[in-house]
Amino acid sequence: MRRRGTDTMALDHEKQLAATTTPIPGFLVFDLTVHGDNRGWFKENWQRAKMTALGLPDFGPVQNNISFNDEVGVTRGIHAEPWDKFISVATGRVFGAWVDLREGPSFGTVFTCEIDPGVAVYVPWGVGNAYQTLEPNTAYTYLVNAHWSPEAKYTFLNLADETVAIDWPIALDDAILSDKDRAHPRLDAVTPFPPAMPRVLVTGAHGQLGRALMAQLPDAGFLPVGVDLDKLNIADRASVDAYDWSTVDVIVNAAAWTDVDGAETAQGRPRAWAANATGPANLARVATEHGLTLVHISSEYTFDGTRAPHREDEMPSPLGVYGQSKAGGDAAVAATPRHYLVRTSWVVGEGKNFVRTMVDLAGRGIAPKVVDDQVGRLTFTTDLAAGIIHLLRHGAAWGTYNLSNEGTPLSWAAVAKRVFALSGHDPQDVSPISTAEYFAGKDAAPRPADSTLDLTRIEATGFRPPSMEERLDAYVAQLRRDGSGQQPTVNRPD
Ligand SMILES: NC(=O)C1=CN([C@@H]2O[C@H](COP(=O)(O)OP(=O)(O)OC[C@H]3O[C@@H](n4cnc5c(N)ncnc54)[C@H](OP(=O)(O)O)[C@@H]3O)[C@@H](O)[C@H]2O)C=CC1
Ligand SMILES: Cc1cn([C@H]2C[C@H](O)[C@@H](COP(=O)(O)OP(=O)(O)O[C@H]3O[C@@H](C)C(=O)[C@@H](O)[C@H]3O)O2)c(=O)[nH]c1=O
Repeated sequence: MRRRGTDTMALDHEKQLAATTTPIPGFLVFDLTVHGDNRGWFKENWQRAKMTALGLPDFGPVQNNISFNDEVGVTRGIHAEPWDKFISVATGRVFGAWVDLREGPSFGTVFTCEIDPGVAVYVPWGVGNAYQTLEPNTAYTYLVNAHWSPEAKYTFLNLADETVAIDWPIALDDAILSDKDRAHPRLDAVTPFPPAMPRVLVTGAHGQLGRALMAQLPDAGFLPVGVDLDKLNIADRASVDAYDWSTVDVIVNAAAWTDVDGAETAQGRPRAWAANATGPANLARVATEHGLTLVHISSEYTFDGTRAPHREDEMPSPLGVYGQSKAGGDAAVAATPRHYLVRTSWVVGEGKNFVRTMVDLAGRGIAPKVVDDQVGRLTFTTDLAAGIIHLLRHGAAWGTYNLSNEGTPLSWAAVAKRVFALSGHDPQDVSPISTAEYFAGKDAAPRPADSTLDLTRIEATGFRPPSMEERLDAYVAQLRRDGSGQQPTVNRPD
């Protein structure tokens, strides 16, 4: 049955919600159900659950725009923007025209159709958008998944381009156009939109892992933005909620309180919990709300070390405050739909770490006592960052992944001896000692005896971490070349 709408336009009130693909990859046309009665009509213009079930990306709209057009023949376009759009009309009718302006084989592909209140279209990022009104008083409405910004890069194509040759119902000479739209270039002068680069927010970007991620993400095809405590305190709910999450696709949380013994003190306890549990919970909440991917880094200190090698499904059994606070953060992150919880151990990178301390001690002629009853594997941040990037790029199944370097687990004393030898010093300068003796009389955290992580799951995704000995040798050689064995000063906020 066809009925007249309040806008005098005939609307099909019997259409079922349906989605149709088009020659432009990712561009969808939706038939909307419009319910009419003696008062007028009603439609669900965008309905996340029903439409994602039909193939609409869960594109996370953040803004609704309406452009109202008084007359027939208003023509706007052709504009390609760095965000996805979901378009329909509230009243009136338009002829819509779209040209794929993305780099790749579909560049220049055209699709046109009419949009009345019973039709909506999904226009992916980088596809040029244009329309011409076919009725007066047309309210053209669209959802977008990024806040408009003056810095956003647009790509334009001339409405009269002869190559795409859009068959406008009203000749452009008789249409109402802006001067700006008249001046856009022809197709051969258009620089195609480069492929979409996922935007990654790295928290804790000044830390060991944060630095490695910031260095490696651009070459891997990601657009990273790094923030640390001074810009985004992840434990501060108000700051986290105020962040513009429409500019982010992936959060990699490399922020943490990593002072294991400091976490046992009266001052450190709440700070460790704030950074390691409240912070990840805040990120988990926004990741869920905004449909983002959350990568979070956990530690083997969430285990008591009695059941090594630790598998991903081992239940938490943390011994100290640091491990307990990390386990709290893990629980929050594991509740987000799109997460990678990457559990690692004994991290070594640019910053304060055990290997750097040993290079420094060797250089200063100090003969340390080092525990020989804690064993595990080192994790170099270049490989940790590479493993995280691998999970993101290969769309690995969501969930928990262990990630350290490969090789025979060593004690800290064995690592120290190797560092001394590599530094041109006598490994015998390192005296083995038990953990109980080393920490006797100190306010130190209990630590797991065996830190070794089972790497089967990440290796099954095709990522094989290099051997820790190979990496250790290169790292020490680099520190010696740079003369940078000294501990950097670590400043903590009050
Ligand atoms: N280091 C290790 O041996 C291991 C680390 N991990 C985990 O790996 C991850 C990366 O560790 P790593 O790179 O060594 O850590 P780092 O301590 O080197 O870096 C952590 C960064 O996070 C910042 N930070 C602390 N609190 C907050 C906060 N509330 N909001 C925002 N930023 C904050 C720190 O700033 P500031 O320095 O000013 O406090 C620092 O810049 C962490 O999740 C850690 O728990 C797991 C196993 C072993
Ligand atoms: C400097 C030094 C350390 N040690 C011991 C103390 C400790 O048990 C071990 C390693 O020293 P660290 O200070 O690096 O230890 P620690 O801070 O416990 O390292 C841990 O950090 C957290 C963040 C993690 O998540 C863990 O994976 C692990 O890397 O070596 C010695 O025996 N002799 C020494 O001279």
